[in-house]
Amino acid sequence: MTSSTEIIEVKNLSKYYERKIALSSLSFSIKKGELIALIGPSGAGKTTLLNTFATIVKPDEGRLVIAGIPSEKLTNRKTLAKKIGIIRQQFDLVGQLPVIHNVLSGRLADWGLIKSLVSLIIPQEKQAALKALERVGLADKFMEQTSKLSGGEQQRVALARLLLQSPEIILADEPVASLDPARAEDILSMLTKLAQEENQTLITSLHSVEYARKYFTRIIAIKNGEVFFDLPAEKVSDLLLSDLYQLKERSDNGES
Ligand SMILES: Nc1ncnc2c1ncn2[C@@H]1O[C@H](COP(=O)(O)OP(=O)(O)OP(=O)(O)O)[C@@H](O)[C@H]1O
Repeated sequence: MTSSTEIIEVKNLSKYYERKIALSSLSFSIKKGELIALIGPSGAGKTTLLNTFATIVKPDEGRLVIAGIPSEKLTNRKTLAKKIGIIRQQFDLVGQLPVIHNVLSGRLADWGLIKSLVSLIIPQEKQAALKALERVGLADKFMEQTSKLSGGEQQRVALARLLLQSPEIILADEPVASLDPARAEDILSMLTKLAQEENQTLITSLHSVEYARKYFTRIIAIKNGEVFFDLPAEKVSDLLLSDLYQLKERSDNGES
């Protein structure tokens, strides 16, 4: 029986692209409030896995249950927005609009068309948006044109939008790849802190093992579409990581 604290259940999940196996019979479960980093070499299947959680990619085999609902039944936009929020490397913001409108777009799935259109003239739920901006340290920039903000600030706007959406699960595909190390750490520490404060489940793909260890509680390593290891962050050894990325030194007799 599924425990009530399980928010995602993956059972024998597979995805094929023509003859290529992107995900190969994955099975694991994720509890509410876990902070999970997905790591692994390029092409391992991390994005495909996140996209199946986002219901953008349909698995070919197996079972995926999200917040008690089989993923194939998560078709209602409003329900999906309550369950899953997505944060991307490219931020997905409308650059020409003031910051506040981008933050309020976190509520669009919940609002009807009329309220959404009215909000473009008279921002609806402005107080909630300002509060979210305050939490990400951008309260003073709420009327600024979004495209004029720095990359790190734009990612914070995306975090404020996520606060307004308030999903149970946050999926982030390489959310800091385009930021310099200081901004990347800033965003990751904010993202993990907000997720913890809101008791949200966070699943992030990362190329940086260092960030995965520093900010996340559990690391799931994917290789060739399979789970290579699934461990608490503090149990991930350098040896496992060099196996994962095949960083082994050549041995004395020349064999790799
Ligand atoms: N739409 C697609 N059509 C065909 N093959 C695909 C498609 N999407 C992904 N693949 C293949 O599936 C495998 C897994 O890709 P995926 O993007 O999930 O890996 P990844 O771990 O996210 O890689 P990266 O770290 O480089 O982003 C790769 O071999 C990729 O080429």
